[in-house]
Amino acid sequence: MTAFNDGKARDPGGGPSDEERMAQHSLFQAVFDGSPGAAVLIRHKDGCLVRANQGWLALTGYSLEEVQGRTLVELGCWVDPQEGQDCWAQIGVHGRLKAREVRVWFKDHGRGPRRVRINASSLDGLRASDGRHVLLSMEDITAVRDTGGTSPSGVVAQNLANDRLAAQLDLYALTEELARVGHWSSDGKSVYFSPGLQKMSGAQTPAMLTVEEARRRIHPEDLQIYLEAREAMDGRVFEYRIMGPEGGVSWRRARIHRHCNSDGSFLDFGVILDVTAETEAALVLREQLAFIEKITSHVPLMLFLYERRGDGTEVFPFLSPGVRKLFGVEAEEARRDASLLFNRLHPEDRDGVRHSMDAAHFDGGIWSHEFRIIGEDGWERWLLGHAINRLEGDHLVAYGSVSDITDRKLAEQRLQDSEARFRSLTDLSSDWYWETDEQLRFIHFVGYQQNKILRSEAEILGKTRWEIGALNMSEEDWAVHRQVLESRQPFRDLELLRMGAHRQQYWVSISGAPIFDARQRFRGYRGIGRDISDRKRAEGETQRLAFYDTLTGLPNRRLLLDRLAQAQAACARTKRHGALFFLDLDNFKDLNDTLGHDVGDLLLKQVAQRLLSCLRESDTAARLGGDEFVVMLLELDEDENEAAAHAERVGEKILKRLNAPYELAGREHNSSPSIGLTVFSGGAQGVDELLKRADLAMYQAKAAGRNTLRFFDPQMQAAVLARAALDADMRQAVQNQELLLHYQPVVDAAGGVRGYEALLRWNHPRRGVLAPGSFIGLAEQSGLILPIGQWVLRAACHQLVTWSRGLDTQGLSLAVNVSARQFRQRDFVDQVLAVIDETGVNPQRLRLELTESLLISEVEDAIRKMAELRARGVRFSLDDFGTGYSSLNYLKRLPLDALKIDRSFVSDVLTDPNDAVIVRTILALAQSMGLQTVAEGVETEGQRDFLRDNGCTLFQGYLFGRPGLLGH
Ligand SMILES: Nc1nc2c(ncn2[C@@H]2O[C@H](COP(=O)(O)O[C@H]3[C@@H](O)[C@H](n4cnc5c(=O)[nH]c(N)nc54)O[C@@H]3COP(=O)(O)O)[C@@H](O)[C@H]2O)c(=O)[nH]1
Repeated sequence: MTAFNDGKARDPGGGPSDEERMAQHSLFQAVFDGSPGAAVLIRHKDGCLVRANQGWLALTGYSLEEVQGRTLVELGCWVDPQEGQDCWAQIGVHGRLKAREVRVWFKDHGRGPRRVRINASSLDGLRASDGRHVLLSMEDITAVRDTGGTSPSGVVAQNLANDRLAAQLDLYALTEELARVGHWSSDGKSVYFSPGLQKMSGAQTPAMLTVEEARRRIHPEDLQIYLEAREAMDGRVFEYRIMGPEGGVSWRRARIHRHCNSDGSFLDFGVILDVTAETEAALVLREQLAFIEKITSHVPLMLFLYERRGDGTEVFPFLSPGVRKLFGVEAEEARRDASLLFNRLHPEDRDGVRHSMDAAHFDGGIWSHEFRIIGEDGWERWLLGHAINRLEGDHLVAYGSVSDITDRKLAEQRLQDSEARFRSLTDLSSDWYWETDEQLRFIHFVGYQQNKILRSEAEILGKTRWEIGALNMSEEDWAVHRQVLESRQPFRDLELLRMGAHRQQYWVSISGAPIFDARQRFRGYRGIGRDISDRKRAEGETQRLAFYDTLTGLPNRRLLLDRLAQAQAACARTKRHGALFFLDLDNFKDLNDTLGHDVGDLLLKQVAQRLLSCLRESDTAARLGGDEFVVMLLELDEDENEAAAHAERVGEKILKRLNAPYELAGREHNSSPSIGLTVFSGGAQGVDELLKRADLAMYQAKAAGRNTLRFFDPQMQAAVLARAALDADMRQAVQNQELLLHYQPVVDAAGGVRGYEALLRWNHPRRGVLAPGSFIGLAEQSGLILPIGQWVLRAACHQLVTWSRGLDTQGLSLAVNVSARQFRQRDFVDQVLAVIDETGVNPQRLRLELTESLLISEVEDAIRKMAELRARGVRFSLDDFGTGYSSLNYLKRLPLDALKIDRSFVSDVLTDPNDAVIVRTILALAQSMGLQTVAEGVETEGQRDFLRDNGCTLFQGYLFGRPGLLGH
């Protein structure tokens, strides 16, 4: 019999410490005590037993205390040398032995040897101590051998084969490492740290610590939690912090169990999980949530995590506090009951939200939807939801946010309303809206189609205004417009003439203003356009009426003056000359009087056309009115003589062309003009002055016999100026009592004074007494003859009244000259009668002298007026008889009293037989008509005698007395 001994002495210095043994024992028991029938021990390589499980103790009859630290030999445990030959050697050398059956004698030798099947394996992987361990398992097969049967615990023995056990222990260690779990076990005094826990606690952590050492590692703030769990021993899971050797903190999640041994002892062990990463992540998450809560507390924003499970259950595992603001629901409540949020959805939007959530899977998992909710207060609010959806199995998980966009939606709505209003306005009006980008290319045209602008939108979009072009804009004009745009200035009423699709022209007016964004960056232009074709047409018509003669279409006086002013300015610039023609048609009045105004108008139109045919583009032909035309030539030579010669050639051409026969209403008509011409340069003379000069020259042409051309004559101008001055002075004459009457006696054949002729004089303040020949014509033209005639009539009547009071003079008559303009006044008769009544004169003493030419134009009217006055006793003489038509037809119808034989006949009556015949004829005529005759200008006795001998009754002339003041 061989002692069951490896034959080696125990090495007291290198043997396991108590703590080691305790730890190994704890592990051993934790792992193997649960295997009934298995007898297992661990032996140190030095032969000392370090651990034995309950099965082994039961098999051998030892107590744990007896076996620990002792070798099997010391325990008196023998193995039959026959059977156990080299058995131990194998165990000692290799730590491996496969199912050897040996007889063993244990403590209770009385029971005889036990037959056991023994297995051994190395326990290097256990690393529970610094030495090499051997695990021995023994199966009691005594009964089996004795009876020849099979061991009921054979299977267990197989399972607990040393190799497998070692593998399990290795696996366990590895699992701990990988899972970052570990465990400790403690008997209340010392604590064994498993390899996993050691690794978790730091590389230098020993396997065995005292309880105090182990507890010092627990964070002071968490010690209480730990102790409570340790005390309660109720299997609770709890967490606490461990302070690392280098000051860090790590988190542990633990569960503690107590194992009670059969001998009443116990073993506590805890399974430890390192949850540092998880806990720190949770802390970070908590901080982040706090941050989210903080930043969203003032913003209508909610973050959420949503899950829809396979059974349709919906939950919000996470909701940020913003849910309160948006939905009026507390986050906690909504987390418990998702329907609280879904119920808030606007009924019209519910399906849409659901649909968009489902559809999000097909959109890369992105959900984005605008929807309405009905808030707590009953008001609609607009929300915008964004989420990333993910399917996890049959779970739909969505992470996202919901924000309040009510303000934006309202603003959009207002904008839409505004745009709709704007669109309806542009639809109703002819205006359109346009917009360009930063490069000034059109990007919008609204209301454009309604307008009759016939370009298509496609033709315009993407182009600049100048690329589209306008008929009235030159390159320079566009450059000016572009300058305005480039300086970002607004512009108004840019008027463009464009060509439509059907080649009809139209006018548009464009106004615009630059667009700047919130950061004041230029974004383009926007504005309106308007079709102003109608306005332009109306303006053109107005302009035509204002500046053109409606009959001939030529420029009128206003436009002529304007062009003349421009021409003068141009001449001043270019140093060149211009010329101005004043044309008046000869005898035009006769045409009007004989053939009527319509025919006169025909002539004027044809004259206008002929004038234009004589001129260049730059020249102007204008009609001032009546038969007066003006022609303006421009760009003549710088040399005045050359310019005058050129103008004369044009004048001759006009003269010739206007002299050609006209066809007027089927009749041939001949007409000629009188043309005045003046040459000008610069602005030395005003436009009125230039016109006057041409006008004067035209009068010169008239005076020269008409149908001719005359240049302006400065002498004539002086006369005109004098005339103008005289006219101005004459206007003061009546008021300043500068008028007076001279009286020339009218005598009978015996030389007795029968009366006088009142002859007007003007005692001019500077020029002395003026005869009527120097001012009556002007007074006729200006109309001043009317007040002057009134004054003469009144003065003459007063004189007659004076005479009526003298015996010598009461039989005198007084002749007063009446001008044509005076007589043609509608109320002439009333005026005369009023003076008669006013002065109380005897009308029979008053003799009004009328000229033939005065009577001839409106005979009937003259007869009526004369008859009315004649009825009151007023007498009439026909002045200058013989110089006019002297038609007997009207002569016999006029209520005349006397004929005055013109001085021109009288003066030559003795020398010119024709005049003598005329005088005799007049005298015979007067006699036959019962009229008196007054011979004017009798200067010699011979003349008087001839006249008297031929029947003349009254005489007037220097022979009897010059006109003068009475009493002289
Ligand atoms: N409407 C009015 N016309 C008037 C008025 N007063 C005059 N007149 C017209 O002016 C004409 C010129 O008048 P006047 O210069 O006064 O000349 C008159 C005589 O001085 C002149 N005369 C008279 N006798 C002689 C003479 O022997 N020789 C000569 N060379 N001249 C003489 O004749 C003029 C009178 O002419 P008449 O009137 O035809 O009798 C004058 O012709 C008037 O028409 C007025 O108040 N209103």
